[in-house]
Amino acid sequence: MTDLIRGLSIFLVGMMGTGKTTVGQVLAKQLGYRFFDTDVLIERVTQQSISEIFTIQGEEAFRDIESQILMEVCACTKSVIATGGGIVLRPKNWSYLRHGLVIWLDVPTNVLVQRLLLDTTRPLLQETELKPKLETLMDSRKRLYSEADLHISIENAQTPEEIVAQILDRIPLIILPEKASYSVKIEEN
Ligand SMILES: Nc1ncnc2c1ncn2[C@@H]1O[C@H](COP(=O)(O)OP(=O)(O)OP(=O)(O)O)[C@@H](O)[C@H]1O
Ligand SMILES: O=C(O)C1=C[C@@H](O)[C@@H](O)[C@H](O)C1
Ligand SMILES: [Mg+2]
Repeated sequence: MTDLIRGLSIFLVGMMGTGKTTVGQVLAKQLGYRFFDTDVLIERVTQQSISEIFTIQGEEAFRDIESQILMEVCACTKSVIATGGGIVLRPKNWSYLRHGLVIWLDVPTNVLVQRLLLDTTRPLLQETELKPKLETLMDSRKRLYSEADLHISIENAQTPEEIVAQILDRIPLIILPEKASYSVKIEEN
């Protein structure tokens, strides 16, 4: 598999709570790739939590930092990069995501509600009714997530390991016809 991907990085996109961070770590380990998480990198460079950035500087400032981090991390090869749920919003971010293979983790909203009910770390979900908020976000982002190279539909009971197996099964089907030129380009670097 790693031979087939030839150093290409993998970006995980999708709604909050779909498991980009959780699944990404397992995927990176299986591929022997490095793992990055844009949310973690943002907190590290700013020395602030995401909630603090939203409260003090606002969402647009957060999106600026997110784009900057993505620009830097997209230069890495042999990496799995878990992104923030809103990374797809800025058109410019797609030019960075296209450095690698973009995989959309898609989980039914009802499952996200169960997972995020007690969460206090995601500012967009605080002080609002969770299910309608998630539905509104999904409605406005679905078209963007669907720009990914690969769409992974996840059932409620699938473990991160099962999801990784599903991803690894599907990658050869898209990478051979569509990403051959990317693979060659990265090999030359
Ligand atoms: N396959 C799974 N089965 C059960 N629970 C899961 C699964 N994947 C993730 N979770 C749980 O769901 C919650 C959210 O997962 P995670 O933080 O990985 O999502 P995320 O997509 O990275 O969200 P964000 O966009 O906010 O960063 C965590 O509590 C995690 O343990
Ligand atoms: O979906 C979103 O807009 C967000 C998702 C999280 O990963 C964080 O990046 C932040 O809470 C915003
Ligand atoms: Mg995450």
